[in-house]
Amino acid sequence: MAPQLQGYFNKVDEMAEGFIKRLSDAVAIPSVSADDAMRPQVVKMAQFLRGELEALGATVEERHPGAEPDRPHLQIPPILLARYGNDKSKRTILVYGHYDVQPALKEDGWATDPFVLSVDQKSGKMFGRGSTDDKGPVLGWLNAIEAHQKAGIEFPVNLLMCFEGMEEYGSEGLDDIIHDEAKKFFKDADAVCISDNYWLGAEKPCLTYGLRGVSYYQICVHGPGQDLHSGVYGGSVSEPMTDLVKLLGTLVDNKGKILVPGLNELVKPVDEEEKKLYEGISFEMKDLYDGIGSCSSIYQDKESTLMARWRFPSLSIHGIEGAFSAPGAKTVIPAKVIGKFSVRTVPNMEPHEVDKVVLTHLEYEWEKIRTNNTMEAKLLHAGKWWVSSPKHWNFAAASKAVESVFGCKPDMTREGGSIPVTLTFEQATGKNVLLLPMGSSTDAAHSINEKLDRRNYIEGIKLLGAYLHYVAEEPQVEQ
Ligand SMILES: C[C@H](N)C(=O)N[C@@H](Cc1c[nH]cn1)C(=O)O
Ligand SMILES: [Zn+2]
Ligand SMILES: [Zn+2]
Repeated sequence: MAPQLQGYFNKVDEMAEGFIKRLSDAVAIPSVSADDAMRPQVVKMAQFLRGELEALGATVEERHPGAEPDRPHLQIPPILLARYGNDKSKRTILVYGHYDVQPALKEDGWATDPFVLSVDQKSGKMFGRGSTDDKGPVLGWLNAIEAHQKAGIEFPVNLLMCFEGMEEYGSEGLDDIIHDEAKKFFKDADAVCISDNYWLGAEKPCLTYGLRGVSYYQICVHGPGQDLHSGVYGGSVSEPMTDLVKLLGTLVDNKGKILVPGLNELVKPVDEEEKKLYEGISFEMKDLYDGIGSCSSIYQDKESTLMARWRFPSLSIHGIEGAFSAPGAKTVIPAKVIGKFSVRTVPNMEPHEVDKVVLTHLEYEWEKIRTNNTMEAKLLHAGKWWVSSPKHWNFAAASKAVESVFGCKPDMTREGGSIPVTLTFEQATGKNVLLLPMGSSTDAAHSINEKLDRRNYIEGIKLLGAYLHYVAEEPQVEQ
């Protein structure tokens, strides 16, 4: 290992408490993009990030895509475009991350306040919304810059950064900006790196070369002009909730089998060679059980589990807006309910074909219900799946970085989640995109008690910095 890398690692260890304080300041800003009322906090988070970047000597520009199409009363929060270094003799790496987070309420079952970073000194677990998704990794890039400065080690590349505040709400506005900036702000980029997913287990790092896409829908069912007393009106009116539950029940069975005709036919068939690939991946069912906090898996073997997560589509029902959900026994008939579900998509599912079969199915099943209520189904947002080749110097550099920080070769993984802009970056810049996760499978991203382990954060900062050093050394040939 180059001596300067060891100097960098030592400095990261020395500065660890300061880096945790920076994460704690970021988690304290509840930048929930899905919540209208929280929009000023999302903007505050952008300002926080901009301030930190400028204090490190980066130049920062903002892009303002305007109003949200679905919620025109809300302005899309600023997309931050930053540059650190402008040395023509160095490689330029473009990194992306998001500063918005999923919603979180203490009442959802969090053990601690979701917007206070709560560090358990014994286990090293750092609980807080956004700790792993994606504030920890975003700050990882800033921390890497600062540790180089404090160690007096030259930064090995020029770094371009693109940080958005709408990823958890479909990355509204970002695709157009990426295409607009491909030949402008991003023009020097030699490769792209995104740190916004998770290791397959809790011990071994991975590099990720594929993602599922996502098509997210809502079904609105309404009838009565207002909520009704179920004792007075129950049995004499068509109830929207009953219709909605019936319709949602036609989508998927409890073994994960998608019941929408035509959807599974859009999936690229798996060949024998591909099947073998899954046998070689170091993953145990225990990794899954640790991640979900129970043994309630549909499959009992590793291959079927990984294929269900990465290689096949899934359909999940997320919630019902307008449903009675508080404690107690309110005897209400909700007048209007909105069901939310999404389909995780895989090669070769085209989003418009998915929409066609899903919306046709809903109309067909609705007719069969024969009700007096009204139903409207629509797509809320869609992002396409992405699969690339890990045979590129970008991946080779990241693999060396994993070896130097963790002393092992990384797993090569795909990911069941979605980062729709990954494909946009690849297509708009024409450059290789690498996913280099910081967090582990046990981090409970999107769930209650989301956390990032201190080890993953601090070693992750070393990993991001080491990756940039190896990127600078990799030969120019594109493989
Ligand atoms: C993998 C990434 N960290 C993530 O959580 N992505 C989200 C993207 C999304 C799509 N609709 C709303 N958010 C995900 O996979 O759910
Ligand atoms: Zn994320
Ligand atoms: Zn997320």
